[in-house]
Formats: sequence, structure tokens, C-alpha cells
Amino acid sequence: MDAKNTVIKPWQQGLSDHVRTAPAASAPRPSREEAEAAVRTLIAYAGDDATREGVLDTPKRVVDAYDELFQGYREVPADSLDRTFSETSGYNDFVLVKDIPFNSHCEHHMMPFFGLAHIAYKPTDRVVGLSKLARLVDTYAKRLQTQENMTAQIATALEEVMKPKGVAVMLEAEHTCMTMRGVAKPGSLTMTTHFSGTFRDDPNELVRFMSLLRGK
Ligand SMILES: Nc1nc2c(ncn2[C@@H]2O[C@H](COP(=O)(O)OP(=O)(O)OP(=O)(O)O)[C@@H](O)[C@H]2O)c(=O)[nH]1
Ligand SMILES: [Zn+2]
Repeated sequence: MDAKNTVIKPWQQGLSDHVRTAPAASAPRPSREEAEAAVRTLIAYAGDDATREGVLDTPKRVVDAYDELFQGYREVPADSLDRTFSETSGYNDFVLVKDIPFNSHCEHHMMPFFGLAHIAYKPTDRVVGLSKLARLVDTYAKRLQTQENMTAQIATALEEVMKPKGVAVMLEAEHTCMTMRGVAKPGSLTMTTHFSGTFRDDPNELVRFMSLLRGK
């Protein structure tokens, strides 16, 4: 157990907190009734009647949706990368999984942002199950986020757990807080990147990553 009362597996010692723990494990949680009451308050604040039939079950549905949309607070990112394989027949290039769809919520407005994640890493001796890269994206996406944090967190988790020769992470997303309200710029796309190791040090590696992303 560490200070936050979370069970840390031996191989997870030395990892950053955000990689080896689930935030909800150490945070006090309001009851379901309190959460539903908060939704009734928001319905009334919006100007509707929270007791009319059409919205009577809405607080329950919203809280159910929150359990799903913010599931990432109850997941340990490192667990996604638990399943690795050492039999690679000498494979020595990078592995790229591109066009991984994700949905998240911005921590400033709690409005959705959504798009695609592209993740590449150059393995040392082991490779990770491909689906686990998508699971890692979902764990971090299903929290209140900024796109920059999410990009850096995905990359750090891969770096710390897999110890690869290089990591490249690119996220492209539409932020509904920018397209549906406020400055209201539909179609605007935010790109964030993180390059380390071979992707940072070898320009050819970066060019190959970009070419594969753009399907050339
Ligand atoms: N850097 C970053 N900013 C974000 C992200 N998601 C939303 N934002 C921005 O967070 C900022 C919050 O700015 P504030 O001035 O505090 O809030 P606001 O008055 O609602 O701002 P407007 O959106 O400009 O109306 C806005 O500029 C948003 O576009 C993100 O993932 N990364
Ligand atoms: Zn926002």
C-alpha cells in the first residue's frame, strides 16, 4: 500500500502516481442521491421544471452516464499495459496504432472534446497487446482533461512501463466548448504531440511516423 491506500504491484514501483493509481481510490465520493440532487438543481438553473414527467428520471440517467463517461477515475493506467509479449522474432521497427477514436471532457467547461489518437512506440525487448494502447487512451480520456495533459499522460505511461526506445503520441480533437459555445468556431481542430527517444532524435523516424499517419 502507498500513502493513498492503493495496492501497488511490485512491478509498478517507481512509476508516476498518475500511471500506477486510480484517482478515485483516494478521493471521497458524494452519494448517488447527492449527485442526482445536483442534476435537479442544474435542470432548474437551466430554466426547466425538474418535477415534470419528461425530466423526472433525467438525474438518474445523468448519474448513470457519469459513471460511464468518467470510468477512468476508477482505472489504473498501468494495468492496461500489463499484458506484454517477448516473442517478436527480432522485430525492430516501431509499432503504430493510428485513428483510435476517443471521447473526453474538458476540465474547464466539462463539455465533450473528441477525436483521434495516434500512438507509436519503438519496443526494446517486449511488445504490448495492441488493444491495450486503445484501453490506455480510454482510461485517461474518461476523466476531466486538457488535451495537452492527456497527450503527455499517455506518453509517460508508455515510457515508464514499456521503457521503449521511443514514443510518439498525437491527438487531434474537436472541443465542443470552442465549437458550440464561447468563440463558436465549428470545424476547428486542436493537434497535440509528444515525441521522445528515437522520434525526437532521428528526423527520419519522425518523417516515417508522419507519412504513415497521413497514409502516404
Ligand atoms: N490549453 C487547453 N485549453 C483548453 C482545453 N479545453 C478547453 N480549453 C480552453 O480553456 C479556456 C478557458 O478559458 P476561460 O477564459 O477561463 O473561460 P471562458 O470565459 O469560458 O473562455 P471562452 O471559451 O473563451 O469563452 C478556453 O480558452 C478554452 O478554449 C484544452 O484541452 N487545452
Ligand atoms: Zn472547455
